[in-house]
Amino acid sequence: MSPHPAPTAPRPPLRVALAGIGVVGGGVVRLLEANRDLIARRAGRAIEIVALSARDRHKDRGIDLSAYRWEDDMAALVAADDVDVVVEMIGGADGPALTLARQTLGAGKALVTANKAMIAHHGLDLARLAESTDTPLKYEAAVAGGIPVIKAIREGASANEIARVYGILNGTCNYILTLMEREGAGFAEALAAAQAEGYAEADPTFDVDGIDAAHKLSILASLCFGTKLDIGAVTANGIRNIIAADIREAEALGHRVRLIGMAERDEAGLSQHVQPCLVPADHPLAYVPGALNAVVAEGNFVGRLFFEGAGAGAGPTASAIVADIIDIARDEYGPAFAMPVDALDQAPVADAGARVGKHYVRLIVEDRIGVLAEIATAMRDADVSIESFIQRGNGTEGGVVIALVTHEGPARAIHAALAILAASDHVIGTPMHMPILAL
Ligand SMILES: NC(=O)c1ccc[n+]([C@@H]2O[C@H](COP(=O)([O-])OP(=O)(O)OC[C@H]3O[C@@H](n4cnc5c(N)ncnc54)[C@H](O)[C@@H]3O)[C@@H](O)[C@H]2O)c1
Ligand SMILES: N[C@@H](CCO)C(=O)O
Ligand code: NA
Repeated sequence: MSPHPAPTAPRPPLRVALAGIGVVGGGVVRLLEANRDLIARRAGRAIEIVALSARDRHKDRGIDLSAYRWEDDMAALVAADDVDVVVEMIGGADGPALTLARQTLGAGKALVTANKAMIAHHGLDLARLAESTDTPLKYEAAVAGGIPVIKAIREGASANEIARVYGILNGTCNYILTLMEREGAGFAEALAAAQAEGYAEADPTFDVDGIDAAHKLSILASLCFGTKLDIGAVTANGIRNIIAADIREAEALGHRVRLIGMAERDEAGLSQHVQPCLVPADHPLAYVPGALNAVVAEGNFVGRLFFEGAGAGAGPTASAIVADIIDIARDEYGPAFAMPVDALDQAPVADAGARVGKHYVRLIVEDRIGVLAEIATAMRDADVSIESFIQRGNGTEGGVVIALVTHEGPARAIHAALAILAASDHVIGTPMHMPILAL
């Protein structure tokens, strides 16, 4: 086929059905209506919404949907002869989203999804199904929202071996951390504000416990390293235990707290971790505020790539979904994970305890004689060397805050020291630790 098809031969419209009309689905309707003509010119054909389906037809969504056919039963979207593409914006790894995805690909229709939980858990099976029916499976909106990072890695960086990918992958957590840092907001208040903006998952524990970022990281890792998706191998720690004192002490140490997902592949195997980290204040990731996301990918020829943009919200997520639809309209698609599923490797999981770095440790302790000696002894017994140490008298929960930074050492030594301290009668609550990013 000519790479420059004659503009005088318009193709029939691409007919799209939308399943799930919430924050993201509403954004897709608005975008397709607002940019209809431009999109048609770019795609080389019109893109038409022909049917919608969601749980509640009569909910007020603030948009006029009366022009579109409504199906109460989602399966009808797949069965309809006038639907070419099904866009899944329901959410959830299993349940109706997965049923719809399987039905769609099984019927040889294109699937676009924003659902990182489903792709992280079932992406390989869905990709196999898409291969068997030679159908597009696209999920740009699932990772880092509006940032076209899937496209950039699948296509723009596809010549490179990538050994490390990391970044800020959850808009809700970044929004909460930024509000805590800039306005002194409390955790619960900041989470409520993120939910009101439409950033959070239906169950926000997925956001704050790092699970949503883990879903996204596992997808990026597969794409970057050519490995089979392995969500079970990702460790996830969220931001629930971060208190105002951590933000303050991080700042005093010249750092900011960010939830970082990082995946690396080397001779030791594949490591995939989501955890709050101290990021040096002059690192580009420290400048990423609010619901923005950022992804860093290091390619062996291109060097360091840095992508930043809105990671959540109706408009940015719709932008990613509609870009996928336009690719389908242009017949531009390939294997979902950049190579056929059978060509992906199975990498061994690297030993997380062996990861070497400096750590920030924060404890709240009773203000009494011998407590500092107890901390120093625990560190010595676990073979952790202390680089700097701060005690603040303005305590929380009836204690004083101790913040310290360790010299470089393996994560397993920090865990051992914290286990000793957690058992102490003089330590209040759970000790907190965060690696210090040094890249
Ligand atoms: N909100 C964001 O910023 C964002 C960004 C990227 C990806 N996503 C993903 O997009 C998807 C949708 O997110 P959202 O924020 O729009 O959620 P939402 O809760 O606002 O909307 C979900 C929609 O799905 C429908 N739905 C839910 N369960 C259903 C069921 N059992 N049967 C039929 N319909 C059902 C609801 O009626 C609603 O219309 C999720 O996979 C989410 O992870 C969201
Ligand atoms: N809840 C997700 C939506 C985007 O995937 C976030 O806050 O990043
Ligand atoms: Na994206």
